[in-house]
Amino acid sequence: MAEKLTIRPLTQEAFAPFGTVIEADPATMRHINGGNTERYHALAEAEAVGEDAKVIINLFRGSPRAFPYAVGMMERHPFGSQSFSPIDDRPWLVVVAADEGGRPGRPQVFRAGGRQGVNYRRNVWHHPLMTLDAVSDFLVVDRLGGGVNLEEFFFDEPFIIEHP
Ligand SMILES: NC(=O)N[C@@H](O)C(=O)O
Ligand code: NI
Repeated sequence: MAEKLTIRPLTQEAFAPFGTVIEADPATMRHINGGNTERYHALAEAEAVGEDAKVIINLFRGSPRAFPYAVGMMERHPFGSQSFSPIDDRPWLVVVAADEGGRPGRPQVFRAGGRQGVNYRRNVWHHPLMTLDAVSDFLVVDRLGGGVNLEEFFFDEPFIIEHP
């Protein structure tokens, strides 16, 4: 019987083992441009290692996932971090897992608000983008370079997210 996954709110503390939440944290804010602009400073660090590594900026246009959803696989990027920041101000799901001897453990599901992004640290297991309700755009910062920067793992038995 496929195990059901529960959904928790996305918080900096809960997500800390996997990376950082990208959001307007008042503790990071400084006024710039003569006070016209609030800079939320250094919310996350992009990592890019290995041959010819560089950090790139992308746009991902994700189609909404259908539920119940079977989490059958996870992936990770050994040579770089990967961040997702929603552009359309819609909630979305973040699915991550701890590494257990080179394979992902039980997935953990977080519900992100429309103004919350995440930065997956290099080599952190995560599920590919999971948008909700409508086609949604995300600004994605990740790594381009040599080598294979994608490792996938497929579960023998999927985990189920019943509804978002
Ligand atoms: N493959 C790709 O660029 N996207 C995935 O890495 C993802 O996390 O969505
Ligand atoms: Ni990825």
